[in-house]
Amino acid sequence: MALMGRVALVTGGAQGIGRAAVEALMRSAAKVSVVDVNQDCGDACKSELDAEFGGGSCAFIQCDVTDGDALRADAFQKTADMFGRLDIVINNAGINNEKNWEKTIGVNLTSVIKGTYLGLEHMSREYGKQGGTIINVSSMAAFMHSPHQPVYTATKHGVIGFTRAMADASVLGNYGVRINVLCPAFVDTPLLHSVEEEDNMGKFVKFKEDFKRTMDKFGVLQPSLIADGMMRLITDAALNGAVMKITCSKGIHFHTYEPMSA
Ligand SMILES: NC(=O)C1=CN([C@@H]2O[C@H](COP(=O)(O)OP(=O)(O)OC[C@H]3O[C@@H](n4cnc5c(N)ncnc54)[C@H](O)[C@@H]3O)[C@@H](O)[C@H]2O)C=CC1
Ligand SMILES: CCCCC/C=C\C=C\C(=O)C/C=C\C/C=C\CCCC(=O)O
Repeated sequence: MALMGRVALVTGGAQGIGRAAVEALMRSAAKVSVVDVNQDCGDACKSELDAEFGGGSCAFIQCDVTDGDALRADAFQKTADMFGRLDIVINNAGINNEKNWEKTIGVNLTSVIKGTYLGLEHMSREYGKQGGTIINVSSMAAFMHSPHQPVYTATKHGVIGFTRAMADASVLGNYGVRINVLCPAFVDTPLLHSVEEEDNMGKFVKFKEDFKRTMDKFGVLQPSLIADGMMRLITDAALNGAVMKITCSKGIHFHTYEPMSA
């Protein structure tokens, strides 16, 4: 489905899964704002995308998603001003840091909540806007409770709970915004190499051989498949509150929940 004239904002879009999503969106003719804390990586990403797709279809905005004021003014407002609207938000930026675990909560959970609320300010009918769609990136870690990454796991559980609650709020409030969550298994990106580093893993670094065995057991996905899943969440108008899982064994599929009984 062509997204001609649509505008997307992708946090953590300069590399890895976010970068693959940016490319998929641009191939579908969307205009994309790449929001990332890494200036060098963002500059390189913008040059490469301009060379491939021509100038004017993407912008790089250097922004730390944990800085709420910058996220509002430099990322969301500038994107809307530059491209005239906002239709798609992908809250993807994430880190793996068990040593500085409070930062992990800040990036992986608090900033996803802020990004969702800002997305609603720019897209929800509540604010007189035209509607849109939000994808929040969680992880299969939310289903594994892996001993190597307790705080990372907690943030990814939180992203699922928040997203499902907000998806229901969107229906109740007639926001016109679909809100879904994506849970990839291991993906071949720089983040995956962080498990080798004591600076990232803290005391859990001693489990790194066990982690590698887990990776060998479940396999490693390519970012392009995760971008395919995102495009499905963006284009399938029936999906709201969906929890999409992507694994080597089952590919793209959905988590199902038992209905609540009284
Ligand atoms: N790689 C994997 O195996 C999996 C990753 N995920 C999730 O996917 C998302 C993307 O991860 P990857 O692409 O693998 O990571 P990555 O490390 O390759 O890319 C993350 C991007 O986010 C940016 N970023 C980090 N902190 C930021 C901040 N404070 N403000 C703005 N940008 C920031 C980085 O500069 C980088 O460009 C994360 O939420 C991660 O938890 C989920 C499941 C598996
Ligand atoms: C286990 C330590 C990981 C350290 C952090 C690095 C990367 C994070 C990756 C993820 O978010 C994914 C984590 C776990 C889920 C992986 C695979 C589950 C596959 C289940 C299945 O195939 O059925």
